[in-house]
Amino acid sequence: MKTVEKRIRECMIEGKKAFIPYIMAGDGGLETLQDKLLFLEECGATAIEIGIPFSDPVADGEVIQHAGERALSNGVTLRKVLDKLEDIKGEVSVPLVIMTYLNPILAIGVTSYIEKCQEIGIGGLIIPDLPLEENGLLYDQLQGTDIALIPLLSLTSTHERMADITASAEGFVYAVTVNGITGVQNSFGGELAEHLKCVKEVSPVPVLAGFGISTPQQVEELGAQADGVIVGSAIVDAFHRKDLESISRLIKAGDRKFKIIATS
Ligand SMILES: O=P(O)(O)OC[C@@H](O)[C@@H](O)c1c[nH]c2ccccc12
Repeated sequence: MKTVEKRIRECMIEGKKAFIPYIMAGDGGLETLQDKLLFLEECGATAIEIGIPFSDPVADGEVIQHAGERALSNGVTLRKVLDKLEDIKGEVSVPLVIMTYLNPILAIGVTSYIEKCQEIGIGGLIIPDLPLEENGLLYDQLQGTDIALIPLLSLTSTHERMADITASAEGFVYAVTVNGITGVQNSFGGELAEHLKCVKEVSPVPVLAGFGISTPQQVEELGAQADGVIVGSAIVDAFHRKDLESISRLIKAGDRKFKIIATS
């Protein structure tokens, strides 16, 4: 079992929900990356998703797009983020997951990307524009490493597709909670609870819900329906506003233990 999955399962055993915050690497300057990672680790993040800025971020909503533009205007690239992570790898102990579109990986070359991730000790990869049918591009080379290839699963996936995607999933399954792009959401569709229940039933790895989760209440609500949550826009926005208090509050909302109801 890869480390990311192990960490999530440790949370589950303690009766807690996993919480994975997303940050945009290089927003506010790459020199802030280490402090952000250490802060999130201290708040109790189970793992941290690090986004790489990209010029055509098709799944990103406004908040993340703007963060990406700020990072790009700081000259941040995938290679620079990897070099930075290499420098600070001894400082952070929470597993790191890199989320990037495929193009920057192809520009570096799949093999050297994976080698570099291994040197850094990266725990997982999320590649939103890599369909299941193409994941052989990385999947075989990742076997025997501690890097999990984490798939996204959309709300519209058929049962059959759900089974195929979860069967080869590593680390966890990223269950996307909305039909749309990242960003704050006021409420979720009525079919979501049933969908997450189905995914959990078929998935051999933990299921984390992400997209549109931005308040402690939503962390609890969605956390109750999955094994944990991923929060992006709300964290990116709070870092931008330097509102560390609300980040800590969000992460701690995932900490709530199940109430054990005694049955007679
Ligand atoms: O921002 P939200 O709605 O909280 O969603 C998480 C999301 O930002 C993060 O996981 C992410 C950012 N960009 C993505 C692209 C695809 C999938 C996931 C992502």
